[in-house]
Amino acid sequence: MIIAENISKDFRGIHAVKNVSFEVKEGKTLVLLGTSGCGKTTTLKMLNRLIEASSGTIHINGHNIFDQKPELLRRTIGYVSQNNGLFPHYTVAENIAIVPNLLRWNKAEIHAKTEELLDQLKLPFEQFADIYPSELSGGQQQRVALARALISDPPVLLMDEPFGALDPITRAQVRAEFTAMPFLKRKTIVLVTHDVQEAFELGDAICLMDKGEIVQSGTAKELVFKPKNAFVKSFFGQQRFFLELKSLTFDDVWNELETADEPFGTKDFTSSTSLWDGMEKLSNLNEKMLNVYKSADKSLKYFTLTTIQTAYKKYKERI
Ligand SMILES: Nc1ncnc2c1ncn2[C@@H]1O[C@H](COP(=O)(O)OP(=O)(O)OP(=O)(O)O)[C@@H](O)[C@H]1O
Repeated sequence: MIIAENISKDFRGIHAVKNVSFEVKEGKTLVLLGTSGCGKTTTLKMLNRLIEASSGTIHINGHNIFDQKPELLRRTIGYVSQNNGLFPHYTVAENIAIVPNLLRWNKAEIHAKTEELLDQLKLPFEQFADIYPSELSGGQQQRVALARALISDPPVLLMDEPFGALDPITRAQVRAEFTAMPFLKRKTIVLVTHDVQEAFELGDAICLMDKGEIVQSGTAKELVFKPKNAFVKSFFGQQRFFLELKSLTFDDVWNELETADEPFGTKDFTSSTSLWDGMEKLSNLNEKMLNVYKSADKSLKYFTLTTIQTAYKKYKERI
């Protein structure tokens, strides 16, 4: 668990971060979202003391980070930097082994863990272990940076625009691989991005920042349906309709959906799915109507484009 209280950073009189507070529960992902220069990276780097806070307190898993030596603290926190930070003169395997070597793991252990991670990230060990970062594509470099951050199995992972340098297709692909990695589900993650869709997909909670301050924090649904002020509203502006449908699940509109008499078509649709994904499924399958099962009690309803539209409208009237 991470608790940051009133952290600030001044750079020679410039208030880059002002009184920022947040909490990230174990196993959850917090996204720091905002436009360029709003203080996201500075906030992130204060958590592993790559930047020293000017004031405020930070506790990670019950320990005050200012009581620990920065270099020892950093060994317990995985970090993926904005431009992947791989050493160009180290091979892929050597880059990944940096922290295990500092921790004095034996060679066999490092080899086994590197092989396992590279395989999970779709970079077969035999093919990739002995080549240099310059021989990899951007997406492959980012996967290696992820493997390097994860090898010592740190409970906390900090990620600064981890998919930022990738084209949209590779970005979606690497992001999907990232969310599918089973042991990432146990990690407490703080992720920086300026990409709203990425924030909505990955964040259990989102802190929207502007000019060094958190303007609003909450779930994606809270931010998009209950914006605190005009800035938050306009930040989601043009994508609002998509983001609303993406953040609402069938659970949220369950009472507004019609009950089906008997199963129709595919049966694997659960109510924790977003309305947007439901609409996509309808159009991809070229169906007019699909079942949706409530995750809790397996009760059955159905939806069509029209019933989704009606449920969405009723939800907006209700809240
Ligand atoms: N080392 C530094 N010295 C002086 N000012 C700095 C330094 N690092 C950051 N700043 C300033 O602090 C502010 C916040 O920068 P920061 O990098 O945290 O923003 P960001 O939201 O991460 O931006 P980006 O998305 O472009 O990376 C900016 O005004 C920046 O110019």
